[in-house]
Amino acid sequence: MPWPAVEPSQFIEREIERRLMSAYRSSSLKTEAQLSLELNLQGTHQVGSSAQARTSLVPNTQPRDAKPRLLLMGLRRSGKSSIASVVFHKMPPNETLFLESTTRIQKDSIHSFMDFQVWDFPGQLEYLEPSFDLEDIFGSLGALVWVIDAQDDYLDSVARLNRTILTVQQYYPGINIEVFIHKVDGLSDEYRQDTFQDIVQRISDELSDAGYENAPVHYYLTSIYDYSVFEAFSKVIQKLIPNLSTLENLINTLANNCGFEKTYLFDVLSKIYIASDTRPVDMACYEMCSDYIDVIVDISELYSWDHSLRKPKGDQVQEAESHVVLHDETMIHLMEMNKYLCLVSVIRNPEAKEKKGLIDMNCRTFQDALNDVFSRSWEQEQEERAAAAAAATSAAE
Ligand SMILES: Nc1nc2c(ncn2[C@@H]2O[C@H](COP(=O)(O)OP(=O)(O)OP(=O)(O)O)[C@@H](O)[C@H]2O)c(=O)[nH]1
Repeated sequence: MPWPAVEPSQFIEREIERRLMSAYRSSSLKTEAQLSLELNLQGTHQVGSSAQARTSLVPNTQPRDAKPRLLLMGLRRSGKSSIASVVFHKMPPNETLFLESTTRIQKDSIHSFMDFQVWDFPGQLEYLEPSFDLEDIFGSLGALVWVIDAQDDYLDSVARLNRTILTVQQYYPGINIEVFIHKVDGLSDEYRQDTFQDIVQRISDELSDAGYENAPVHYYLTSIYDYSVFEAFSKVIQKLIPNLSTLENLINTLANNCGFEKTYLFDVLSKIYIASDTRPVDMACYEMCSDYIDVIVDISELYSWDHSLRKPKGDQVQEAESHVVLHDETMIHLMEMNKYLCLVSVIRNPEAKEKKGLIDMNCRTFQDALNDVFSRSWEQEQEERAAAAAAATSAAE
């Protein structure tokens, strides 16, 4: 079924407005589940650099303290801090105009479905000099994200990246090198493609001259003013998830059996998708799913305040669940999987609304499988902390 002829964002806006109005009218909207999503969002603001902000859901195969590290590198003013702030701290893109130049390495611990660190390097730092310990910087398995300002002269940046790759490859051949050709919002489509080709060509020529034919370098066109930087970060993070193929298989099975057009497993905090079915990613669809998370979180916030007249109508499900049917009968279906992740699917089948119960049931089955894949360590930790706090309180009494 074709998409509506309007821009997806405008369309979503109108739809959001309509849904919000009807949400206001409905008194049954406040569920425990929605509150739980709302708490997730509040956690975002706290998460920042606070290492204690959250406990974490750690994939089974990784020891608790093995935190993959993402290194954000590039020349000065290329946009590294802006990317980190927009993706991980929900900073509105316009506010990055006021960011000051980074003077020392900014280390940020992100606690979500998987713990990882983001290190933002000052552009002027000469980390390849002997005074720096390469092991300290590149020693932890992760990715090097090199940010190139595509609106500026990029030859220096490319040359420095090549030097970095050649050094890093000698000692850490396993490290993923991700090149963000950034600030492409200011470039025409044609110029954007030319810049992309030119940068890729320059880097691969130099690497093959140095004997590295298949260095693991990946390229992305990014901007903080659209979803491209989230999409790129999704791809970067996915490479660090040990269970990715299992997750993809599970999502494929669910999507095929339920006739979903596209399904994403989102990290609610950052709105990075950590896995999806293996059909090609459609940006409009991704944007719509991502926006829908905002709608649900916003609605949850509206109804999260205690109100004496509000009473739960019967048993509440643990996790948030919501769907919306758009005017072209496309359904967006969202189900919270655990405190960090939610599953958002696009269903273009007019019969979907009659089979909502079946869809929910299949998503719950997927949820069980997902929680088998990931350990429930964050819940255990929470329980342990609550027990310790209770013990401390009773000892004090
Ligand atoms: N047009 C456009 N501007 C961007 C984008 N990303 C960042 N900027 C702007 O680029 C400028 C520099 O951004 P920063 O994030 O401070 O750059 P940085 O790489 O951290 O700089 P140093 O800390 O000096 O190394 C800011 O004015 C941002 O608003 C983008 O995607 N598009």
